[in-house]
Amino acid sequence: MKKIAPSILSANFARLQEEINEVEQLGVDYLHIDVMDGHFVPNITIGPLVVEAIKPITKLPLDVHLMIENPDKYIHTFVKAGASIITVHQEACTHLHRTIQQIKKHDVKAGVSLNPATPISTIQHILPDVDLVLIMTVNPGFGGQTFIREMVPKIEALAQIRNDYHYDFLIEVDGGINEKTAFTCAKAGADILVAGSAIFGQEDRKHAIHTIRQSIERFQGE
Ligand SMILES: O=C(CO)[C@H](O)[C@H](O)COP(=O)(O)O
Ligand SMILES: [Co+2]
Repeated sequence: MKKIAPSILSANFARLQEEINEVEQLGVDYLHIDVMDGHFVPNITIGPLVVEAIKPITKLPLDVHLMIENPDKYIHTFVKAGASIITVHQEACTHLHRTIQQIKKHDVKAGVSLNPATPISTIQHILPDVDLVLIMTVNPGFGGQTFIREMVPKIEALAQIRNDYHYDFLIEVDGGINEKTAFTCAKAGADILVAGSAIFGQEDRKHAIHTIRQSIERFQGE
């Protein structure tokens, strides 16, 4: 089953509760939360206090995407704040295996993310340990960027490895996802489609979610 994860990065932060309630009622699957520290990426966004505030107002699993240096230092804080999935960047972790184990010690799913320039081979040896691999389809840091087409064979290659080795991690894609690129990524093997500007950036969220859902549903069940 392919899943949709709206990124609140493009939501109206002054009315975050209404924004979240709206997409939840429209039947999305996760809430994607982009945490940026101004060091690993140039932008500064959301911290654990916001995650903690969101937790009681939604039943959606909170998919926390940590674009921060030293993520180990903050795992416990984001677990306490209510994260359901914690994804760290390979590029931000000197001891990635240890970081993944640290996340898994808590009752949350562990994800690892790759920047567009980072090859899959860098996470080859931790693939049996992760619940999710997030392929960045833009350079992380900002919403509303253009999908990098060269990431499609990367998604295909990862899906092939998962198949060959019978791994069970989910493949998530993030950046520049709209109804067209969602279709391409779903076809390439992605399970979770993150969309910020294509959902929260649109006035008609019902239509936005419906068109993305329609474009990926032909791959449902595969
Ligand atoms: O991680 C991210 C950026 O680093 C965001 O999740 C992503 O960019 C979503 O925004 P959009 O769908 O507008 O590209
Ligand atoms: Co993200």
